[in-house]
Amino acid sequence: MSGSAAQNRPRTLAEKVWDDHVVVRGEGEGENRKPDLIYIDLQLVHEVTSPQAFDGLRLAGRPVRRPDLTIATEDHNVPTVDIDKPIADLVSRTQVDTLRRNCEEFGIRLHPMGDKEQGIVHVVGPQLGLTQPGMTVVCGDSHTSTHGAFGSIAMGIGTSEVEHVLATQTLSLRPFKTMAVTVTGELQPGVTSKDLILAVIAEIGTGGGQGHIIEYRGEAVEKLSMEARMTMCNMSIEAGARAGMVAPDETTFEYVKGRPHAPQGEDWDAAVDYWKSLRTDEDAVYDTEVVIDGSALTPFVTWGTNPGQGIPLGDAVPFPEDFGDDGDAAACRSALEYMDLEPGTPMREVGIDVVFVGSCTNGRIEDLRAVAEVMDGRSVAPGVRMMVVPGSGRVREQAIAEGLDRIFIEAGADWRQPGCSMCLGMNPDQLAPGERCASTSNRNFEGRQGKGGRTHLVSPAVAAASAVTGHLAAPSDLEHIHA
Ligand SMILES: CC(C)[C@@](O)(CC(=O)O)C(=O)O
Ligand code: SF4
Repeated sequence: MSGSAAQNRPRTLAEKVWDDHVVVRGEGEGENRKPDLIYIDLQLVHEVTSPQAFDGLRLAGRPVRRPDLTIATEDHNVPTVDIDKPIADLVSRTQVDTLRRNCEEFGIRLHPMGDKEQGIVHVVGPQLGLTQPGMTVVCGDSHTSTHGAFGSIAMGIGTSEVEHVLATQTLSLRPFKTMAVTVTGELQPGVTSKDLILAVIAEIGTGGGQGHIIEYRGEAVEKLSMEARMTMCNMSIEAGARAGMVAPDETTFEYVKGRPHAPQGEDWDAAVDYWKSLRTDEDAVYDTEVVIDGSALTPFVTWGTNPGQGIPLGDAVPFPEDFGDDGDAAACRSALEYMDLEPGTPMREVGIDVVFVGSCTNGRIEDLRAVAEVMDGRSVAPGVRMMVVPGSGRVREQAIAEGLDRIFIEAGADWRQPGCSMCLGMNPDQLAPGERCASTSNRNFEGRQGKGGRTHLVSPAVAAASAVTGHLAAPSDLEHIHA
């Protein structure tokens, strides 16, 4: 991507959105190009990465430049039970109280625990219609890439950049390269966008997208729902990319229409006219191209301690010697040791202790429906504990309206309040040392879900089937276990 002044040359979607946001173009070309000053349409804020940013404003005596383009929620540190009681953990309570004080002082809209608009920041933005095609969206959180599902440039930023955007509504950024990930064919029944993104990361590696904005294209992508597109874009960061995007289409417009902050009336018509222009030009050139056959994909699971260490559920734990260069072989050996897995073990024979359904990757209503479809009339296997955590108050409300909560509770799962929960060990929902979890989240690093916890990243459907069988499984394995 050059973000070049020559806007009449064929451009990719990312280049078009970028060019529409350049306030001042950096001098020079190519490697010597200085950063552009980019306008930011929306900043999302949560309690973990905002305290220092607000302190910086306070010290400089600066107000927030555009409070109306800023929204905050409590998600990482919040408990998912007893939310009407004071937060027990002192660090978490301090984080949340600090966010509340900062939002009060700087006039930022905050959705606190108990508010139906509260939830994980990357579930709340789209749900409110704040995330729209063609926008630039930032948050002090690497999974901001989620919002690229709408055809926006959505990036995680650091705390000093959070402060810069609060103060100026702009960011100094060097243009990124562009990568096309084209998914041909059609995803087979039982194969979801979570399986697709895990396969993409396994294919290109956790550094494959470094320095790029990925545009996901192809007939398999066009058939995905908005929630499925968000799942895929959410994990672009796990492939090293700064952002992931899908060109906006009728599926996108349908999702945004009528939401609380979506354009209305004539503004809506004008917005859709612009959004329809946000497509890569026929003869535009990407810096990198990857093609994946969507029809060949099967349910995917991770075996290791980074999202790139994944394989089809039907495969077996790899042997370190399967990896060519020593680096990967050593990484495999160390991961297997932490995960306590024997090379050659079929993934379907890996027993689990915990199932976590939730996170900004797979905590939306469509994800809960997929879990309920498998769990309905079935039970969580003896010895397994399952936690289902809605991504927001509205998702929780919708799930209750559809009776999904009853299915989870009757199956023996723990139905919770919204939050990041067991996605990361920053709140009471954690794994005990040595516990093994089938998790719908996006990171399986050592200790991610709690010290000594072992994480297998899976889709909601695989999580549900694993809860019923007590080992990693897909819904197709349940034929003999009748609902
Ligand atoms: C650690 C937490 C704040 C975070 O949300 C940070 C991030 O994604 O950048 C994560 O999921 O790792
Ligand atoms: S759900 Fe997990 S990945 Fe998403 S923002 Fe929260 S902690 Fe980060």
